[in-house]
Amino acid sequence: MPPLLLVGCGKMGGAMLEGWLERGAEQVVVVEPSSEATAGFAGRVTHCAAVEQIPAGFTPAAMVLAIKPQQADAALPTLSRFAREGALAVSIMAGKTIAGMTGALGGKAQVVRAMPNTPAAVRQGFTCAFAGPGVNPAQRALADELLSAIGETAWLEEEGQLDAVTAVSGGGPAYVFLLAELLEAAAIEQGLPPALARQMARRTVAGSGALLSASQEDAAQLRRNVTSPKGTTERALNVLMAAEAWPRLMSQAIAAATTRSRELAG
Ligand SMILES: NC(=O)C1=CN([C@@H]2O[C@H](COP(=O)(O)OP(=O)(O)OC[C@H]3O[C@@H](n4cnc5c(N)ncnc54)[C@H](OP(=O)(O)O)[C@@H]3O)[C@@H](O)[C@H]2O)C=CC1
Ligand SMILES: O=C(O)[C@@H]1CCC=N1
Repeated sequence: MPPLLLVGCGKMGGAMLEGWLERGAEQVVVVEPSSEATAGFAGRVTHCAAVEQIPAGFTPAAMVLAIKPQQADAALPTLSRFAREGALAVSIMAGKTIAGMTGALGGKAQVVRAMPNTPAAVRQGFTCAFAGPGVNPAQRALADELLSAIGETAWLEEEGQLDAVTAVSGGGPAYVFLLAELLEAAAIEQGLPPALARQMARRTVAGSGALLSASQEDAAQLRRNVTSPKGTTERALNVLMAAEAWPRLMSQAIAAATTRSRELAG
């Protein structure tokens, strides 16, 4: 891998960095104010607490922007010297548009905007990406290499699709973890011991994910495979699948997150 600049080494930046190092990246400069966040990478990357500390003459082939959207306005102008001709910027920030980022970086950047998710931490992420104006095939291939180091990547035809992607797969792991939390609480409510409740909720969600991943069948068919006619699951699904229950709530939740992604653009 060519020299890389990572800006922001929190939950997502750190997961991506681990993936690149695993794939053999040798020259990575990480800008991150918290030395705690980069402690696990000591000796493997060059850590700078601020942009001003980046070694003079360092010319990364790509910089990856993994700071929060609210931190972008202050940070991006300080990075303009790395947005030279031929250098790629990959942003994973929710909402932030390519036009806005290109302007903030001084107008010379070629930007790929991407939305990964936290299963990246175990290289099981799913990322959607969109290549902005002027991104050439070699830059797109580099972006694909960086993103695919943490899981599967799909390329989009329209930047606007990223708002819904952010709501569905970007935030999706949170909804699945909420399901595990609620299953655990409901198990305890039914009188099961807390340790067993926790184990069964985690294993049920993880095992179902593994089955979904390994199977060619639709999720709906996998659901039907659990649901014996006039059995126990049918009773539960009558509650969850009522029109005003999960179908409506999921639709409202995804719409709310999509709207929030659009708001973050500004
Ligand atoms: N978490 C997720 O599930 C996903 C997040 N994203 C996107 O990834 C981005 C990062 O999210 P996440 O990893 O969760 O956030 P984190 O807060 O964990 O990571 C961001 C890191 O950047 C640091 N930082 C702040 N300002 C600067 C700066 N000027 N230069 C360098 N580093 C800086 C922060 O330090 P400090 O805490 O001190 O401010 C923090 O350690 C966001 O834009 C988010 O939209 C995308 C997909 C999924
Ligand atoms: O909640 C957020 O804004 C980020 C984007 C997707 C997941 N986390």
